Parts: sequence; structure tokens; C-alpha cells
Amino acid sequence: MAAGGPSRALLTRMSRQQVAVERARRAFLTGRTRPLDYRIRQLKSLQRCLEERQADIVTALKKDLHKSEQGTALFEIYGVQGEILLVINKLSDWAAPRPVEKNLLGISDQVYIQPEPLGVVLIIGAWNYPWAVTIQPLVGAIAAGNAAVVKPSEVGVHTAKVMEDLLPLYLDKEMYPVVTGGVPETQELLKQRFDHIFYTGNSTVGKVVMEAASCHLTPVTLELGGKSPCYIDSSCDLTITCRRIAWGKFSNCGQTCIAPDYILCDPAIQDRVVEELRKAVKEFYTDDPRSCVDYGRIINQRHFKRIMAMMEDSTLAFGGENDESQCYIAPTVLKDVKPGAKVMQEEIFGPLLPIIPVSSVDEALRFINEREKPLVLYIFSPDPKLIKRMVAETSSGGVLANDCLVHFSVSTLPFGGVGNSGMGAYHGKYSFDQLSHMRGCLIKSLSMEGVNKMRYPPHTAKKMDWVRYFLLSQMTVSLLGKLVLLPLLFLIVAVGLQRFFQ
Ligand SMILES: NC(=O)c1ccc[n+]([C@@H]2O[C@H](COP(=O)([O-])OP(=O)(O)OC[C@H]3O[C@@H](n4cnc5c(N)ncnc54)[C@H](O)[C@@H]3O)[C@@H](O)[C@H]2O)c1
Ligand SMILES: CC(C)=CCC/C(C)=C/CC/C(C)=C/C=O
Repeated sequence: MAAGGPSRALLTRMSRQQVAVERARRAFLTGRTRPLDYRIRQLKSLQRCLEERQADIVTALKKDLHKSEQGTALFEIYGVQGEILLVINKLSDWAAPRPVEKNLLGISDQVYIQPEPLGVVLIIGAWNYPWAVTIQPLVGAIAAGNAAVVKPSEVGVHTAKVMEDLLPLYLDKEMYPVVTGGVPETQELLKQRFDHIFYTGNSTVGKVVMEAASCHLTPVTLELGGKSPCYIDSSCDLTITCRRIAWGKFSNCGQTCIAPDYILCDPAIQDRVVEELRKAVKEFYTDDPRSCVDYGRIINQRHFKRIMAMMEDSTLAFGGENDESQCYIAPTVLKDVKPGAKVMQEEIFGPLLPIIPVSSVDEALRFINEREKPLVLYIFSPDPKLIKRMVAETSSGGVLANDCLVHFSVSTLPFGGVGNSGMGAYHGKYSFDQLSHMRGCLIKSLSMEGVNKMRYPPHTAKKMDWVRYFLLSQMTVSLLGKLVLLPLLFLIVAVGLQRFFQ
């Protein structure tokens, strides 16, 4: 290999994926991502891309998923724009050394955490909210000073093309290449060495990604899915509750990682829940969702067939109309659904909403806890005690009470799964931290050697007493710092120890 990277001859023999990764690594090694100015410039340029090219983004998403202009703005663009603005405002704080508490032994030391870039990050996105789940991690990667190879989902054909065309026009194209393609191309990418892989998609492929990452000991963030339960307490205002659930479920035709997958409620309120859901669907999408601009389509016929098959052994409450040629499935509610029904065996990821009657909170808790840990747990109840109890007695990536989806837009909350729904988290500062190495730094001086002598051999009983006292002392310097006596204490300890161990 020639100095400074592979020769031109070698580059021509490398795969497209290898070349992109190699170039990104070389670009990273120039060190140009280290200054915060560079990162901010890239982010401002990305912001311009979203503003100037919104029409291209909207057109592609209309073709891929029948998303409306407003739907694209609300779910894909505003969130990323808000994230960029937040990073621009906060980056200097996040990237600064973070002083930490120290014990008495380190009284004169500098002890801090210095976030540093990891290197080259691979971002593999999904098709359902392609900008939110591909570009939002990219914002974090840029903020943290990494290079990033961006792999949009090939399933959203038009969006992948727009990303491939647009990003190089606005971003440093060596540092942030877009690599398109399907499974073979992604697998070729996964053979390369990365410093972090950020994958969004289903759990089966999540395992493939993690296995590939293990070859290079590459850490991973896995943003996966699963069946997110939605418990409705009988004392809820059912009109408001069902309106919020219908929005969470039927937005993007149910193809949302955090869509409420199924409802758990008392059998006594099931019929009212069905009626209120029916009213909300009509309010949002009219009597004819097929011709409503705000109602989406299933991404492709494979997913259409998969979702239709899920309805087979359950009772229809309403909906179910469909048209394979248009990948259209109406908002659909299924009632009295049995835990063994087809629709309960995997994440639905489509506009079917099963209701499973449960006769008590205990039964709901058992139902939730017997299954994989979900990405989010939805609880609808006016009773704060019940909400607290359900939070305390379950586990999930996140919890949202009395609404759906909106926790995704709270940048001060970590967004991510647990167990089968994923690992790692992002958004706001969590993205920066997730894609940084938190380097522990202890800077000592070469003076005060007398203090150090207590740990050097010969290990006399007296020295051991002192060292034990200092190491086991729970007194931290930042706590002491609150006392006016700190300088005095420092002097006494330092002089005393110097003398003692001379
Ligand atoms: N947690 C989140 O933030 C989040 C967000 C969106 C979607 N999701 C989840 O994603 C799933 C839907 O997305 P999907 O998985 O259908 O998207 P997908 O089919 O687009 O796959 C995601 C990515 O994985 C790649 N891929 C697919 N098969 C592969 C293989 N065999 N080897 C290597 N790479 C491969 C694709 O190229 C794509 O870039 C749902 O489970 C949903 O809940 C999670
Ligand atoms: C419009 C408001 C307040 C919130 C929208 C939240 C949102 C962007 C949800 C989509 C979440 C997402 C990208 C899921 C992935 O499948």
C-alpha cells in the first residue's frame, strides 16, 4: 500500500463499498473533523439541503409510501431540522472536557472525560421514515466528529436515489459517502472495518449486523422494532384516548417502529374502544381512506401479502378493505383477538390494530412481561399511581403515557430499545455520546512524590493504613469544594503526607 493510502491500481480492484470506506477513513485521518467549526459547517449545509431540496424529498416519499407533503414535513423533516439546530447550539458544551469528581488522593490532579470521535461509522437506515432514521443518526455522527458511510434502505427506491444524489452536493463527499444497494451490497459493506455500526431495521437483520460487527470488535447501535403494547385503563376518556391511538397506529399506514402494536383493555370497554377508533379514523381519513391524501400505502406487495395473511384467524371489528395493485389496506381493527392468533406472532408493521381483552391490570402486566421487551410501552390512564406501577413492573425501550409517538420528538430523552427491541440510544446529546468515545483522562503532575510513596513498596502497615483510608474514603473533592475549608484542608493533607513519607 502506498504511503497515504492505497494506490490507484489497488483502488480499481476494490469493490465500490471498499472504496467508499477506505476514502472515508483516509478523510477521517486527515483530522479535519476535529475542529468544531468543520462539523458545524457540515451541519449547516445539511440544514440547507433539507430546506432547498424539500420538494425532491417530498416527491420521493410520495412515490415510495404515498406520504403527503405535510406528513413528510411533520414526521421526517422538522425533527431532523430541530436536531441540527440543537447540535449547533450545544456542540461546544457537549464536546468540551467533562470534569468529574475525584477522591482525596487526586486532590491536585485534573480528572475529566474528553469525548473524542470514534472514526468511521456505518449508518444503515430503514425505509419507513428514511430521513428520520438515516439522517438523524448522521447528524449525531457529524456532531461527534466521525466520518460516516450512509447506506439508505433499498426498499424505499426513490428516497434512496434522492439521498444518493443530494447528500454529496451538500456534504464533504469523501467524509460522508452514500452507498446504495440491497442485501449483497450491505453484506459487502459489513465485511469492512468500522468503528461503530448504527443499524435501524428488523431484529433478524440486527443479528446479522451484530455478527458481522463482531469480526472487527465493532460496537453497534441496534434500533429495532417489536410489538409495542398499548394498555387502556377503563377510567380513560375514550374519545381522546382512541383518537391518539388511531393517530399513532395509522400514521404511515402502521409502518412505524413505535406504532402501538396491539391494545390491551377490559372486555367491558372493548365495544366503546372500537366505536371511538372508528370515529377517529373517519375524522382523520374520511369515509374513504383510499382517496385521502393523508393516508399512506404499504411499501410493497411482499409486505402487503404478509399483513393480509395476519388477519386470517381474527374477528374483524371494522376495516379490512384492500387493493393489492395499490398496496392499499384500510385502517383495520380486530376484536376479541386471541394471544395465539397470527396477528400476535410478530410485529404487525401495518394498519391492523388487534384488541386483546384482559380482565385486570395484573393480567395486562403478565401479558406484557411474558413477551419480548418492546420498543415502547403505551399506557392510557388518568391515574398517576397506575402509570407508576406499570412503569415499575415492566421493561421497555421507553414509556409514553396518554399519547403515542411523540416521545420520539423529545430530544432530551434517549430513544432506543432494550433486549429484542435493540441496544444503544440516540437523539440530541445521546447521539453525540453514543457516537463518541468517552476518554477518561487523569493528568497528574510530577511533584508531590511524597504523597505517592504510600503505595510504593515496602508496604509497611502504616502506609497500608493511609492508603486504605484514602482509597476507601467516600469523600469526594467536589463535595469538599463546597466547604470553605477546602484550601486549608488541602494544605494540611499535602504537607502532612509529604513529611510523613519523606
Ligand atoms: N427502532 C427504530 O428506530 C426503528 C425505526 C424504523 C424501523 N424500525 C424497525 O425496522 C423494521 C422495518 O424495517 P426493515 O427491516 O423492513 O427495513 P429494511 O428492509 O429497509 O432493512 C433495513 C436495512 O437493512 C439492510 N438489510 C436488509 N436485509 C439485510 C441482510 N440480510 N443483510 C444485511 N443487510 C440487510 C437493508 O439494506 C436496509 O438498509 C421494523 O421492525 C421496524 O420496527 C426500527
Ligand atoms: C409530530 C410529532 C410531535 C411527533 C412525530 C414523532 C415522529 C417523528 C414519529 C416517527 C418516529 C419514527 C421515525 C419511527 C420509526 O419507525
